[in-house]
Amino acid sequence: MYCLGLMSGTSVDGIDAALVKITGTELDLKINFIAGITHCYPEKLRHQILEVCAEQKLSMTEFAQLDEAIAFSFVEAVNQLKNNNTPIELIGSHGQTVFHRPPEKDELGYSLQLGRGAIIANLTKIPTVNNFRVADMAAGGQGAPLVPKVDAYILSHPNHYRCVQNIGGIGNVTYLPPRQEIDWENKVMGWDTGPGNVLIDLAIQKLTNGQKTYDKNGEWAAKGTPNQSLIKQWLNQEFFQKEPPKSTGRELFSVEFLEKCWQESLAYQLSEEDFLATITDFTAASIADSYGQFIKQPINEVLLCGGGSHNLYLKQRLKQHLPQANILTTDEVGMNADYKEAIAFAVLAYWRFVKGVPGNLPKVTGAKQPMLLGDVHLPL
Ligand SMILES: Nc1ncnc2c1ncn2[C@@H]1O[C@H](COP(=O)(O)OP(=O)(O)OP(=O)(O)O)[C@@H](O)[C@H]1O
Ligand SMILES: CC(=O)N[C@H]1[C@@H]2OC[C@@H](O2)[C@@H](O)[C@@H]1O[C@H](C)C(=O)O
Repeated sequence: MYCLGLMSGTSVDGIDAALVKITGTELDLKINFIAGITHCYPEKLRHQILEVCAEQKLSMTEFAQLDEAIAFSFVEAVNQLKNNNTPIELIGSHGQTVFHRPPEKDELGYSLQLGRGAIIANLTKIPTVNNFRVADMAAGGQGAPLVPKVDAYILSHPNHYRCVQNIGGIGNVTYLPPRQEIDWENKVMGWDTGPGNVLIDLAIQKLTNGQKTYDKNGEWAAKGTPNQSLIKQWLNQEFFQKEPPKSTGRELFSVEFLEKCWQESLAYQLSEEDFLATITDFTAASIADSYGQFIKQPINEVLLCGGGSHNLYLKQRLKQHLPQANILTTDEVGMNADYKEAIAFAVLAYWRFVKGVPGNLPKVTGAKQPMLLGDVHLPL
């Protein structure tokens, strides 16, 4: 079946759209990548989304307009890929996260993704599944990460211990024991590791007065030296000690978080490149530190994906923190690293709409049970 996955993540850099052919179900799941594009949000809309993520208040009228504007942008992303000769039979649309509150003790979590599925289905004339996180959260789960079950069936190895590390705005990992291990599916783990590119991007914007949005290939940070005392201090944050299930977002790793890091760095009189190197190495250390805390096996391979996999300095620091592991990108094992998360939402939609298979892993999200994920919208 030809399915299109749509994802816009916590970097808010644009909508990733990936067209794939999917066959099989779980152990026999097969994905053929056909085409992918990134559709940038209009600058005004991107700015508005970032403000709302930073808790800017909206009237209900403004909220409705924002929800619709995001849906229309998602439709434009579909149209950009539609020119391809392949017929698109199903869309899985993650939407745009604007708020994420993980569950606390007896309180359910709440996560909000904008970009109405019904509009996407009607304007594209293609059945669309969206709103993937709510069912898991209603069952007591974090609603994230949801990609680990897809990773398990497309990236597990017969005899290697693997971590699949997505470095988007936020970072998240899927730990995959080898398939030959007894009961391997039940041993899959996953959680949000903390900042991905979010603090690096915020630091670049601060240092360039908004002229630049990211550190291309990590070139600027690579000129500096990370300050290990600051990194140790920042790793004391409660989120990093918390055992999985755990998820996070721009609510915690925010402009205020970056500003606190900046203020604390002043005592060390760091140069701009040293500050960037410190923020980048902190990101790498938070990933490696969480493996050390929660994974008992030595990891053979770390497979990177998401925009941060292009940050060569971040990759180099990760290698430094995980000397025993081979650090690769998912491209190197045949899975497109830029579009993997969008592809995963195509698979989640396919499991929901075609196969009637749950998409969450309760051990990962903390939900009481496996759930069918997503709302189905049929076109008029
Ligand atoms: N060449 C590059 N060098 C350094 N960083 C890069 C490069 N290309 C992309 N990035 C980083 O990747 C980010 C976008 O990553 P991605 O598209 O995976 O994020 P996302 O969709 O928001 O992810 P998620 O939903 O997983 O949070 C950019 O904001 C930028 O920081
Ligand atoms: C609430 C939300 O949008 N979470 C995203 C975000 O981006 C990375 C990390 O935080 C992950 O938990 C999740 O996305 C991935 C695709 C997931 O659900 O697996």
